Amino acid sequence: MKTFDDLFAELAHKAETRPAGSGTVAELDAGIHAIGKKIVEEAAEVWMAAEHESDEAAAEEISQLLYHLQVMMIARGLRLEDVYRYL
Ligand SMILES: N=c1c2ncn([C@@H]3O[C@H](COP(=O)(O)OP(=O)(O)OP(=O)(O)O)[C@@H](O)[C@H]3O)c2ncn1[C@@H]1O[C@H](COP(=O)(O)O)[C@@H](O)[C@H]1O
Repeated sequence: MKTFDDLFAELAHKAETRPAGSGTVAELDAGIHAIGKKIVEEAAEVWMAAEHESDEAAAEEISQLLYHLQVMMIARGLRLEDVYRYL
C-alpha cells in the first residue's frame, strides 16, 4: 500500500521527469492559484463526505486532498521535512 512519503517521492519524480499524460505535471503547470483552488474544492468534499457519506467515501476524499496538498508542496519547492518540522 502506498504511503504519504511514497506518493510524495512519486510526484517529485514526475515533476522532474515530466512524463506525458501526467495529471500532476498538468496541475503543476496550471500554477499555484489553480492548485489552491483544487485544495479548497477537495477540502469541501472532505467535509461533506465526512458529514454525510460513508467511511470509504470520506477516506477517498481525504486521499485526494492529501494529493493536492503534496502537489502544492512541490509547486512551492517544499520538502516533506519542511512540513514535518511543524508537526
Ligand atoms: N492520488 C492521486 C490523486 N488524487 C486525486 N487526484 C486528482 O484529483 C482529481 C480529483 O478528482 P475529483 O473527482 O474530485 O475531481 P474532478 O473535479 O472530477 O476532477 P478534475 O476534473 O478536476 O480533474 C482527480 O481527477 C485527479 O486528477 C489524483 N491524481 C493522481 N494521484 C496519484 O498521483 C500519482 C501520479 O499521477 P499522474 O501524475 O497523473 O501520473 C499516481 O500514483 C496517482 O494515483
